[in-house]
Amino acid sequence: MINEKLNIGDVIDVLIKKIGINGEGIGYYCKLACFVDHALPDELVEIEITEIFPTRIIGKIITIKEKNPDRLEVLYPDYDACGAYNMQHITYPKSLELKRDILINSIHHYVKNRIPYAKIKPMIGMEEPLGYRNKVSLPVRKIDGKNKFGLYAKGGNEFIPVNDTPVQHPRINEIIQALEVLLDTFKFHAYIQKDKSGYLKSVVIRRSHSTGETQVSFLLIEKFKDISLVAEKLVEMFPEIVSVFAFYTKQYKEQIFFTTDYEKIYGKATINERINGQIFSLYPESFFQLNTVMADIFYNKMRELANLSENDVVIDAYAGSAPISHYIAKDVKKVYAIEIDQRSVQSAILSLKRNQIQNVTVLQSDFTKALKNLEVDTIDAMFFDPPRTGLGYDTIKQVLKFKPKKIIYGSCNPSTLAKDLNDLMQIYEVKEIIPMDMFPYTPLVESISLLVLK
Ligand SMILES: C[S@@+](CC[C@H](N)C(=O)[O-])C[C@H]1O[C@@H](n2cnc3c(N)ncnc32)[C@H](O)[C@@H]1O
Repeated sequence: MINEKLNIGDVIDVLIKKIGINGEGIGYYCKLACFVDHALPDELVEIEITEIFPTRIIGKIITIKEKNPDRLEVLYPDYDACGAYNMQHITYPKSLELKRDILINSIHHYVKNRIPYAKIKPMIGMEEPLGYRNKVSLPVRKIDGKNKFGLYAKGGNEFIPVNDTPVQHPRINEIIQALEVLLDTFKFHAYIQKDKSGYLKSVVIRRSHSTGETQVSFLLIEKFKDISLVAEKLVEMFPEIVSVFAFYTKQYKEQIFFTTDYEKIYGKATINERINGQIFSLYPESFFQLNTVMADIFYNKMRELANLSENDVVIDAYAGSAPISHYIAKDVKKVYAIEIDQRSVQSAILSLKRNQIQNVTVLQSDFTKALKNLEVDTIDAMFFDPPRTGLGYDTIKQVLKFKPKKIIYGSCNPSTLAKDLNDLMQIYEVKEIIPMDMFPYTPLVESISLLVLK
């Protein structure tokens, strides 16, 4: 066993062959897989071994002996460390190629019946791939007597102050920076568990891409009236903030952002996002895609691939605020939008009403349970857009009972997509897979697969 001859701290040379699911480079040392953060395919890197497992080793780069021509200098190492912007070391066009490779590698790994690579289309990228994030969720810490927003380093507890990530909308960055100063001014500091002092755990800021309306949500350890003073001042500085909430928690350790104990402390309960000419009314907790520009492309592509007919009855599963239902409602007879989260369901119902859409029924339920209880004989098409965990076999078993003619599967995780496709391919043929860059400069890969009943 070659790994028995290796030790942590050893220095070896590795030629990087491909990219892994987290954007790391993967090469081989005497047939043993080596995972190296920030190494790119075709690079020869000298690495120090940091971890050894039975079938793989992990290493960190000491020197890059042969560079990939598309490598860029890392301008923001802090963001890189916390995964907020961790593909900044590659030119954007090359990152699109590599992210398609991540999808191909996952499919190659998990799908037994081959999907010809020609069916996996080139990745659709963004024209302006920075400043795309319409929402940020940041914990706050007191560092050297000052409040700092930030993120935790990948796989650890180290807190890295971050208040101007280039992938966030610039106006959100301005709000975060102003808030840090205001919190200091009002002596309203971050909760410190050690001495049980302070109040604030985190903040979530969501900004509508189309209207600019902005919503700020504070998560506090307990009710504290001074948060209204901070909010008042913030709204004065940023008039686009039209909705402010305070959420309360006693869960000191958990990384959460919302709870069921909350109050609205300023303005409206929802902000409006306009997409495809339709208004979505979003509560702080409602799900909405982080990248509004790409979301529009995503939903239009789903609709185009589905090629629906006016008598079709379809399911929009994992519906969130039901944008997919909105995009397809006019093409079909009936849509069932199924979503588990109460606030997203409220947003869906409110938005459908505002947009005068009447042929969509929203069901608040776990999707698998909803399928078991649904009293409908024929479903012509199903749209899936699950969380990163994918569908799983229990859900697929229920789907297979309905045998919809078409499945349009939006995925944000190539690994779970590949496992689900492998199961669905018992009775479905994969017609095409379109990757798209919903999260530029991160290794996350969004895609749409079209499956047709064999
Ligand atoms: C990736 S989001 C997609 C939402 C929507 N399609 C969109 O594009 O905005 C996944 C959604 O699935 C919901 N969800 C998670 N688990 C679920 C389940 N078991 N059944 C139904 N919905 C679920 C989440 O609350 C979330 O709104």
